[in-house]
Amino acid sequence: MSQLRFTTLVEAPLTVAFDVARTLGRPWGSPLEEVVSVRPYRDVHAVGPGSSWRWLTHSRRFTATGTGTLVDEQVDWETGVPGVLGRLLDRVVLRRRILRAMRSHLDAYAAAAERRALDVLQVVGAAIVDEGRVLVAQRSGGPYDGLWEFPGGKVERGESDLAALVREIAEELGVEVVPQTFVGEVLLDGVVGGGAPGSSTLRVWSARLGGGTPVAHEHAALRWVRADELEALDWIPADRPLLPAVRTLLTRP
Ligand SMILES: Nc1nc2c([nH]c(=O)n2[C@H]2C[C@H](O)[C@@H](COP(=O)(O)OP(=O)(O)OP(=O)(O)O)O2)c(=O)[nH]1
Repeated sequence: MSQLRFTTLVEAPLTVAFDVARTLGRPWGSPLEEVVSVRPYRDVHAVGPGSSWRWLTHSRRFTATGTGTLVDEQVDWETGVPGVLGRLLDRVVLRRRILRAMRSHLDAYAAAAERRALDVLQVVGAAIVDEGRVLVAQRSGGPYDGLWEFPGGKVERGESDLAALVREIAEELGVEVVPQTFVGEVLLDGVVGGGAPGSSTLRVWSARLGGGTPVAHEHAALRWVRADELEALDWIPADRPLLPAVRTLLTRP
């Protein structure tokens, strides 16, 4: 069995990285069949019967980072030609062909995903931490009225995520925050800002207060909560997958 691995950092949210990868397909002569698809985290395709490959599997894993989506790909194959001839064919022809095809495919893919990301509305949130507690905010009005969230909001066109975070917190809480580490990214399954359903994500950073006391200018209430109080809050459902990472922020020494 032979194998090649590829890693690409795409400046796009998880949903865009995944969807554009699906639209572009894969650079193989033979069509592949889907084996697994877990949007927007991973997919696996393999050649079906009747292909010139005896066996080929192409797996992709999409991971959120503070600078975009990391796409890890693995191609495993077998030529079906035994012995020295098979190994030669593999090394001299197939490996090079796969490398060439994947390199130009990945360049085109990264560029297409970055272009598409400009059209998808993003939301950023701050997990503001102080003395082992995180600041949570209760929404006032709209479909999530009364539910708890990380303060933040929509990124404006041309604005960086972190600039949006600092601006939104100043508007909503009247304080300056200093972003620290990337906490995670989750899928927003509804329509956000009139965009396509399921295309936007929420990206959360931890932050510390740069000074002042937060005041709820747009929320119904604010609360500082400890790690053991997080689960019991009535969160916007999309935020729940972030809670283990926030708990880690609050409990690490
Ligand atoms: N800020 C924030 N928004 C969240 C969270 N979870 C979640 O699903 N959302 C959704 C709710 C909204 O559909 C969208 C954010 O919209 P927003 O109304 O807070 O954004 P904004 O301040 O820029 O809004 P606007 O009033 O200026 O239009 O993301 C969260 O933890 N924090």
